[in-house]
Amino acid sequence: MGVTVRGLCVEGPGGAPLVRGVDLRVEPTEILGLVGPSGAGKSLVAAAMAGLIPPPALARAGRMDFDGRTLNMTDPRQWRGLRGRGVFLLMQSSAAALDPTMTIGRQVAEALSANGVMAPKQARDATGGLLAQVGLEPGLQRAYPHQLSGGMRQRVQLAMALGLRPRLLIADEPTTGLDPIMQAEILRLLRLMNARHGSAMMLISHDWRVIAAMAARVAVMERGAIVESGPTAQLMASPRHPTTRLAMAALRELEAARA
Ligand SMILES: Nc1ncnc2c1ncn2[C@@H]1O[C@H](COP(=O)(O)OP(=O)(O)OP(=O)(O)O)[C@@H](O)[C@H]1O
Repeated sequence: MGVTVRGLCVEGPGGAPLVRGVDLRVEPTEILGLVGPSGAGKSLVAAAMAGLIPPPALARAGRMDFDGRTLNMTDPRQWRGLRGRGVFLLMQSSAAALDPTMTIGRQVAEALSANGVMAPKQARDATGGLLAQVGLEPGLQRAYPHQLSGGMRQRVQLAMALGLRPRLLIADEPTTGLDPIMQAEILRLLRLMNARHGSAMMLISHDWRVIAAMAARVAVMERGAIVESGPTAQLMASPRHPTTRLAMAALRELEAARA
């Protein structure tokens, strides 16, 4: 199965081109890395693949083959019923992903029951276990999102994803702004979801070290387009595009400074 995106174009206000004809494929059980400088359009590609582009930007063209269907990316209504168990977007801003008016426990339980994974009572009973799997105390079920740190909110989103077992998980900068221990923990959970649940995954990061550790294949974006893609090790060893070359030089400098 997996997912194929063809000809995705996203525009901003006044028709400004933000994503220009992106094609990509994520194989059923792989982790594809999507990397590139800030503002390249990575988050917009992620959002478009979940039918969740935030206005005023909107998709002008694009098709996505997923789950035996071809979705027209200009029509977000086509994602109805697919979000959650089909496509799960682990958002960069974990604050925006959670409802501020609902307790954590209720949100996780409702995500499971609304998606038909479990009956409401069963979902309530399962919530503590899912939170424990992501290292959160069961008592946090009664907390509201604003009472949690950014890392904890990321883990709440992951607990939902663990329960839903989406066929495609898109993780948009899941470790940005987290301390190194939390970063490693989140990456471990993502690997587990990919390996144990067989979720195809697209992992967005501007950190090549994260991409190298997680993704066998990578696509590099710049100014709204994919400029280079291929096996991560190969691409890092012999980058062709100037952007990738610059990124590799910066990475080597960083590593030399550390040594
Ligand atoms: N909802 C939106 N409406 C209008 N313009 C947007 C919207 N979201 C992003 N943009 C613009 O589109 C461009 C690409 O943004 P995007 O957030 O996709 O980049 P990115 O590669 O994910 O960057 P970062 O690594 O900083 O998150 C930027 O110039 C941004 O200002």
